[in-house]
Amino acid sequence: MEKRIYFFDTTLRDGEQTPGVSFNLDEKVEIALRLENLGIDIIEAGFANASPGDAEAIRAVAKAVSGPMVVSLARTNKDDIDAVINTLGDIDNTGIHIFIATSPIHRERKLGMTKEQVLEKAVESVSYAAKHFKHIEFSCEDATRTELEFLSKVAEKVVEAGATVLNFPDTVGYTTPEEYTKLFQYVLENTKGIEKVRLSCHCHDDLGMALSNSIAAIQAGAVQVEGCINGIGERAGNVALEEVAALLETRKDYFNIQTGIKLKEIAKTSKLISRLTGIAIPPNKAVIGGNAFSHSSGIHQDGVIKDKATYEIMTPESIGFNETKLVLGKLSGRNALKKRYDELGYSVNETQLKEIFKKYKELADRKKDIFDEDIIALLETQPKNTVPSSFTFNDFSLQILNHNQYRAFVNIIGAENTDIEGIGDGNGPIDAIYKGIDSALGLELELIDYKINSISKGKDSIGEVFVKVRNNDKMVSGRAINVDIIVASANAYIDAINRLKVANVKTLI
Ligand SMILES: CC(=O)SCCNC(=O)CCNC(=O)[C@H](O)C(C)(C)COP(=O)(O)OP(=O)(O)OC[C@H]1O[C@@H](n2cnc3c(N)ncnc32)[C@H](O)[C@@H]1OP(=O)(O)O
Ligand SMILES: CC(C)C(=O)C(=O)O
Repeated sequence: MEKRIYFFDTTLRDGEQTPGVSFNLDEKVEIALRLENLGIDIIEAGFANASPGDAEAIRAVAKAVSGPMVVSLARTNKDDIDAVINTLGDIDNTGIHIFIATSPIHRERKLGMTKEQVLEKAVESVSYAAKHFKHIEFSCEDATRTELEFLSKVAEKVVEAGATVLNFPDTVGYTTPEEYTKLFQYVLENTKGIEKVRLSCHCHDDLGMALSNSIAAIQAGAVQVEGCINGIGERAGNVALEEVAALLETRKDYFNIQTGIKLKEIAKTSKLISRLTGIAIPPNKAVIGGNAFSHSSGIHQDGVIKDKATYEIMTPESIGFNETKLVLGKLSGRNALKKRYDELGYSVNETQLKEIFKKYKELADRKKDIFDEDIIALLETQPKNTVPSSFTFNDFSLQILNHNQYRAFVNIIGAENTDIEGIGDGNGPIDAIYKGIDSALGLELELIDYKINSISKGKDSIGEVFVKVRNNDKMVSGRAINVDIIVASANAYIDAINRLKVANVKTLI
């Protein structure tokens, strides 16, 4: 039979323990409403006794949402519990989450308590809270470093006292799936009354094990999973709830587990948390990262073009993202390039594609990001759009003579592959190169206009150079693109010369 798992979101409590993160009342309400849309079952809205402002925000959250239950955290002391009673006691569908650490290190070094004192505090506080709340979650903080026998004893006594949910947190992200499984199995087998309560897991990600450990707990008997959106939380954070939800849905064939989560709401929720915390989502983050549905290598892109399922185990749309992205780069292949041209509305035939693809690879070797403008520029400088070239700019070197004075050595390939050399001195590199080209070809052209644009974005953007030159009474334009603006400038000049030749063949040959 399909098992139902409850999602307990602590973005507003443990998530707020992320260094540098603090939510105000309006932000907590905005997040809570989003969590409600996501289908979260229980929202831990804060720690009522932490500050009057937090108590006010928790109350506002409880009043704002109607679906999820809202709880507040409390230590095992009367002040903390009273703060929760005052904050939530008169609002329906609310509860309390009480905790005390049970492990030897925490008992001895932090609390300065014996096992008996910890047990007494736990029972006393749950009994007191039970007079005010029907829903009482009790957490044995640092459960995974606690003696199993003692853990089971605390669990049994708090259930007797009125706890309705028992949580065994891996507070410091220390456990392993096998150990965590054994913990759940042990308490299930050795704790009287445990069948009456809901078991919960709460995993931190100090060793990157939060997801594996949460899943192990679910398989071992936990029916509630606690975590935060985007995996925020104290230190390395909590398990990312969107990962748990996406995993259980994507591998329903394996887990056969049902949740109330609407996966389509994940993208929106994750973006909101990122915006309000100021914590950017790493591009390679599972499920929500910018690259989670991007494909960059030719073989993968080809597979995805043919059938997305070759490289996508869930669709971007199912998580609330727009679409699969094929990112053009150095490792892309012809099929992805052709698809992008199709999407941009350019029809490119096989011969053109073959020619453009060579240039594309050369460009991609020199440039990190390839933008649409880049590939459009590659297409638009194809031979069909330009004059047949007689001269090709081949190579150059530059010498700095002194301040602002340059000498250019240029090499041009002429008809029948002849090498033509020229030297020019100028006030800048381009002036020198243009004079070098003039000297190589025996010309003295007048440069009427020179313009340079950046075709796309970034420091390594392609430069697009336009020139206008005059030879006697003939005026022509030239254009060229290149990531190296000196090369683009030289090619634009040569392009103009080639057009001049078309216009006035005799004068130039
Ligand atoms: C595992 C977790 O994530 S637990 C949640 C952690 N979250 C937070 O701490 C955020 C909110 N906390 C706060 O605003 C403050 O720490 C407060 C208001 C709760 C307490 O502040 P203070 O009274 O100044 O105490 P302080 O934080 O310095 O120390 C914590 C005290 O609580 C005690 N304590 C810790 N856990 C518990 C517990 N579960 N039950 C009872 N006492 C506890 C500590 O032993 C320490 O007691 P001491 O002052 O006698 O040494
Ligand atoms: C209060 C408990 C559940 C906690 O946050 C932890 O142990 O990490």
